[in-house]
Amino acid sequence: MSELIIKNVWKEYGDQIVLEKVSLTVASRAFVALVGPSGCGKSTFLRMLLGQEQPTRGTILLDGELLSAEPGPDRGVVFQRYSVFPHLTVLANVLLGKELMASKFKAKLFGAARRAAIGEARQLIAEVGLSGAETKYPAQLSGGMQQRLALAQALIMKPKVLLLDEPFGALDPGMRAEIHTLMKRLWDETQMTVVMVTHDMREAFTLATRVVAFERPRDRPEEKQRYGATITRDISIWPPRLAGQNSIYGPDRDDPVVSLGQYRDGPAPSGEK
Ligand SMILES: Nc1ncnc2c1ncn2[C@@H]1O[C@H](COP(=O)(O)OP(=O)(O)OP(=O)(O)O)[C@@H](O)[C@H]1O
Repeated sequence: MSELIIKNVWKEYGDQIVLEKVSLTVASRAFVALVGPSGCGKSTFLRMLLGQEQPTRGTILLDGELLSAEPGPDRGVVFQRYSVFPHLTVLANVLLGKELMASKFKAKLFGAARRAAIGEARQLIAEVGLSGAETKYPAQLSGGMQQRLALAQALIMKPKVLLLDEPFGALDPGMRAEIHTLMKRLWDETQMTVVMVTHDMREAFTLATRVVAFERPRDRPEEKQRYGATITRDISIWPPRLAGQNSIYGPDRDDPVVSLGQYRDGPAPSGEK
C-alpha cells in the first residue's frame, strides 16, 4: 500500500501564498504527473511530499499516517540534476542509502550485510541498464545514464512513493524515450506510487495514469502574492493504466495516449481513419 492523502494544504513563504486549498488523494501504485506554469508551486508541492518542506496549513498522510517531518526511506526522489554524488562510483552511489540506514555517521556496512547489499545494488544497476559501469564515476556517464543511476539509487530503498522533479527534462529526445521505457517498466514491476513534476505534456500523458494541473485561479499582477495556485484540472488517463496489470500499452512503447490507442498497430475499424 502507498496511498497519499493531501487535505487542504496551504504553503506560504512570508507574505507570499504559493499554494492554497490543495486536496488530492493519490491511489496506491498510481503514477501522477503534476503540470502547470513555471513558478506555480509544483516543486514546492513535491518537496512537501518528500518532507523537505512543511505545509503552512493542512495535512499529508501516507497510508493513513502523517508524513514524518523529514525525508525518510519510504520516499525516494530524483531531480533533474545533482541527484547522485559525483565523488562516488556507480556502485557506491547505489549502496549509499543502505549504508546510511545501517550507520548514519560512518555510512558503512560490514560482512554478510555488505555482501547482500552489494548483490542487491548490482542487480538494480543491471535492471536500469548500467551493468559494466559499476566502477565508473557520474562524470564518466552520459546524462541519461546518470538519471538511470539516480533511479537505481532511489529504488534500492524500496520507497513507497517515488518523487520525480523533471527527472528527464535535460535529456535529448532519444535518451528520454529510452528512459521512459525503463520508467514504465519500473513502475509496472514495483509496488510504488509515483508523483512526477514535468513541463512536458507529452511526457505527462505518456507515462502517467493521471495528470493533475496546478494554476493560480486569480492571476492579477497586483495580487500575485495574495493568492496561491491550486489544482484546476485532474485528468484520469483513458483507458486506465494499472501497475502490474496487462495493458494495451506495452511497457516498451513511448507513444502518447490517443483515443484510438487500441488499434494503433492494426487497421482502424471501418469508418475510422
Ligand atoms: N524556500 C523558498 N523560500 C521562498 N520562496 C520560495 C521558496 N521555494 C519556492 N519559493 C517560491 O515559491 C514559488 C513556487 O516555486 P516552485 O519552484 O515550487 O514552482 P514550480 O511550479 O516548480 O516552478 P518551475 O516550473 O519553474 O520549476 C516561486 O515564486 C518561488 O519563488
